[in-house]
Amino acid sequence: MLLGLLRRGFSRPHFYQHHLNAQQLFLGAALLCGQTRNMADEISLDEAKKKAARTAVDEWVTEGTKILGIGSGSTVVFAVQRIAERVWKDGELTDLICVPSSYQAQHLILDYNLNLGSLDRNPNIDVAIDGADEVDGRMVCIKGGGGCLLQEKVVASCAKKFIVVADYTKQSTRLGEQWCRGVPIEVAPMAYVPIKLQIEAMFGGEVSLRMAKVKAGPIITDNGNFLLDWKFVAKREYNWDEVNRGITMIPGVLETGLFVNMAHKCYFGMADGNVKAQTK
Ligand SMILES: O=C(CO)[C@H](O)[C@H](O)COP(=O)(O)O
Repeated sequence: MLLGLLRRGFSRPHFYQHHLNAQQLFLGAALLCGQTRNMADEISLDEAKKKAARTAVDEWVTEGTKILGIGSGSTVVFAVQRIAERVWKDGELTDLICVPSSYQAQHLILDYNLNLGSLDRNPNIDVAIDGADEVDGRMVCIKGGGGCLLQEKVVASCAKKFIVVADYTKQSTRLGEQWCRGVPIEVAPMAYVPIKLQIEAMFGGEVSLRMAKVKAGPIITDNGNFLLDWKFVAKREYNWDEVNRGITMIPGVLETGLFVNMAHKCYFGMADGNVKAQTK
């Protein structure tokens, strides 16, 4: 059953865009991590994402918010749904312009009939809302599990406030506690082998090229690049700011999924139905 769910969940061409079933994603992640959870946890995961996303939207998107950055992933879908509800049901936020951080985000904005902006026209973003794969105690985030980290980081960097929404499985004290698939890194295709070797030599661990599920060969990002996943040494003390800078300096690296000193506030939907907010 797990394999069937996984196959259905990940083989859709734009599975995020089609409001992916979070349960499928979670089961996939659990399977990859070699973890299992009981059905009660699995069922509450979607609800947890929804609560976090709606809370963040209601606290951060006001009539004073003119330009909003829209992140990628399954949790962000709930944020966009809440924004659309406020626009189309409550008649609020009618002038709000949404700047996407991926193909998925762009089509989410279009699907919900929101005003689509771009960094060309709207480079000064008031608030950006995005998901994360893991957030540590210092609010360093790993992002890019869905492969959209480059545009996500650019959009987040243009925002006055970067707000993260996630379910409780993303919260940890140190990176690697929850997210076992490593730090995603977007690279120029011709440079992926030397980049892999350099990262392993500089910081240890193991770097792999992310392969596509239904296409032969590697995943190609929205920007036409390859993705590496760096499984760092879980027990090693890393200075993530230095690591991020070090990796970014390697020629051919476009961006890393390490978001250091970027998140202003994180909202975690908890298993008990509450939303926990984290600031630095
Ligand atoms: O960085 C991302 C995509 O590249 C996502 O924000 C991250 O993977 C979290 O996704 P989800 O909300 O589905 O858990």
